[in-house]
Amino acid sequence: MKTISVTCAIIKFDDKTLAVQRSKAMKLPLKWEFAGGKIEAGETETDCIHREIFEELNIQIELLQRLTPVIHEYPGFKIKLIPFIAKFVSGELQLKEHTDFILADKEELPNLDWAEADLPILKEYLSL
Ligand SMILES: Nc1nc2c([nH]c(=O)n2[C@@H]2O[C@H](COP(=O)(O)OP(=O)(O)OP(=O)(O)O)[C@@H](O)[C@H]2O)c(=O)[nH]1
Repeated sequence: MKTISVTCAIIKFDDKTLAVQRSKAMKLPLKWEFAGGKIEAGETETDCIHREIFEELNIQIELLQRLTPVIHEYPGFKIKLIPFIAKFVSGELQLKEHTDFILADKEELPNLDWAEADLPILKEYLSL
């Protein structure tokens, strides 16, 4: 099965962390995730995450740290999910694709119903 490369950003707003909820119409409906998306042909990981965050959330971020990529197989597709920790820089947060968002304390994050591929990423983030 082909592996799709996807970047995502754990975006910090001061001491809060942004998580977003997929809409009913998306794959993995209503699951929580870190915003991001597929790397396009010719694009670097970092170009991709900046582009996706602007497209999905209308904000600019600064990347702080790359975490460990996760390879995960869902029924019918396989992804390599490449996470970055980032901080909010500018813009007004708008949800262009997702149905909801939360600015959560780190300890609250495990209570959300996460996309499965995000669980190891969440674990690494919480251990930092
Ligand atoms: N952006 C993002 N995608 C994730 C995360 N975790 C995770 O499993 N994914 C999966 O990785 C894929 C990313 O694709 P995407 O968000 O760009 O595209 P999509 O599937 O919604 O759109 P599509 O209908 O064009 O395929 C999705 O299948 C999504 O389910 C995450 O934290 N962030």
